[in-house]
Amino acid sequence: MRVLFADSVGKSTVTDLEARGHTCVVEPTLQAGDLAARVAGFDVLVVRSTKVGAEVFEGADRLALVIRAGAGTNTIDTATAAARGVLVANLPGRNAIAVAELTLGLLLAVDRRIVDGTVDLRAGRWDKKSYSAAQGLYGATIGVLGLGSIGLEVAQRAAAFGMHVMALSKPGRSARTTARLEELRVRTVETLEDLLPACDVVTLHLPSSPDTVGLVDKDFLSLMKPGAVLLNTSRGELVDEDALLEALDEKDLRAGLDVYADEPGSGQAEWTSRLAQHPRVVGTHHIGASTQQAQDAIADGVVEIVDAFVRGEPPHCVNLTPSRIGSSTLTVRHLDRVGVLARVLDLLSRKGLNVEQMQNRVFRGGDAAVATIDVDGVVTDDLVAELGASSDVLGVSSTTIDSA
Ligand SMILES: NC(=O)c1ccc[n+]([C@@H]2O[C@H](COP(=O)([O-])OP(=O)(O)OC[C@H]3O[C@@H](n4cnc5c(N)ncnc54)[C@H](O)[C@@H]3O)[C@@H](O)[C@H]2O)c1
Ligand SMILES: O=C(O)[C@H](O)COP(=O)(O)O
Repeated sequence: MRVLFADSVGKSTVTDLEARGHTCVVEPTLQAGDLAARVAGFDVLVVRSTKVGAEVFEGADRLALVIRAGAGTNTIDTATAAARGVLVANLPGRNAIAVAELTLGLLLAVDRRIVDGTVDLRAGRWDKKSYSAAQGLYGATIGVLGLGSIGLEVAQRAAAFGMHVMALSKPGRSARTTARLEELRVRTVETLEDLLPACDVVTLHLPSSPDTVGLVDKDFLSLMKPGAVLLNTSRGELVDEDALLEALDEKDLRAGLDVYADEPGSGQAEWTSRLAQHPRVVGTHHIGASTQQAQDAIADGVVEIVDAFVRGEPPHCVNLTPSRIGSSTLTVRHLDRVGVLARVLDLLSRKGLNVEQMQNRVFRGGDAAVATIDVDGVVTDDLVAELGASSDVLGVSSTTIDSA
């Protein structure tokens, strides 16, 4: 396969892919605007934060997979990719520890004014007096919004500092996450109105989505305690930056930011931002994921996705429908013989059930197989019995798909 890298990823990725016979073209200086003209002839495109707009998919002749060598896929037009049948996969969790480390670093830097102090020292000024006014983190309360890979790592590190961790309750959390929250003594509350006034620090670990863009607005900030700290290492567009500028001045809020709404899309650029220049802000250059450890993990992940894609099972695809769709999943265990599935599908068709998606896996030894078939329509006990009556069918079960 031909793989185009439009951002720099660990060298081992290219070495490993070339060792498998793939052709890699590495052009980390490609700009978003050049991608559409460059992507022809490539099967796979690998990007970090370079934007992949609709025009890229419209110009592509054989592009089948875009790999986001990181977590957030908001920079990729996943809907157009889906309409064109191009898979978009990311690498969730691989850079979570790196981002959590930076988040705590920003918090310490804000609390102790480490950056201002360093600037003064470099300028030959000793000022123990001015820099001795930190509050300290022990016993303070931190509200973590978004308890995914990064949020949980942040909660763990904050708890290790002796902070009380709060979060919003959310239905459908996995048993594993729930157990982890109990272990870390995370106190959950129902609403932002309950959470924000109780927190000395609020940290954002949500993806950019229609639900989260502009979440931190005037109302949100007005609920925060005067003098509290806002940390954002997720995405700039979650914050209404004008409202934050006002709150920094009027409520003495402080902020630690790694991301900005209008940050440059390239690695180096002339860029000024009132927010990044504000004296109550400690800022970094969207470097949350940029540790060697995280990038090594991402490099391995890119190779794993290409390997899985070659096998026909790419993981972490963000623009496929959820794993189960329709009203019911039928599981049909059957002998691996010609015509068995055709008879099953024929019966479903005669009963007016639309097959949404299906998969057939063969058991070791090759004698039997199991088909999982998501259907839309009413699966009756009679249908299950009729499917199971065939001598080639070993067993049939049906489960309702929960669409909540
Ligand atoms: N600064 C950086 O370099 C950097 C690096 C990695 C990720 N990020 C950003 O951080 C985000 C989070 O990364 P992650 O790896 O933790 O992702 P994740 O998918 O593991 O976690 C996101 C969490 O947010 C929750 N969530 C989503 N929408 C929500 C909503 N409307 N209300 C409440 N909860 C909601 C999800 O259920 C999930 O638990 C990414 O989407 C990306 O934008 C930034
Ligand atoms: O979503 C991510 O993984 C981060 O924002 C990292 O972006 P980067 O790969 O451009 O550093």
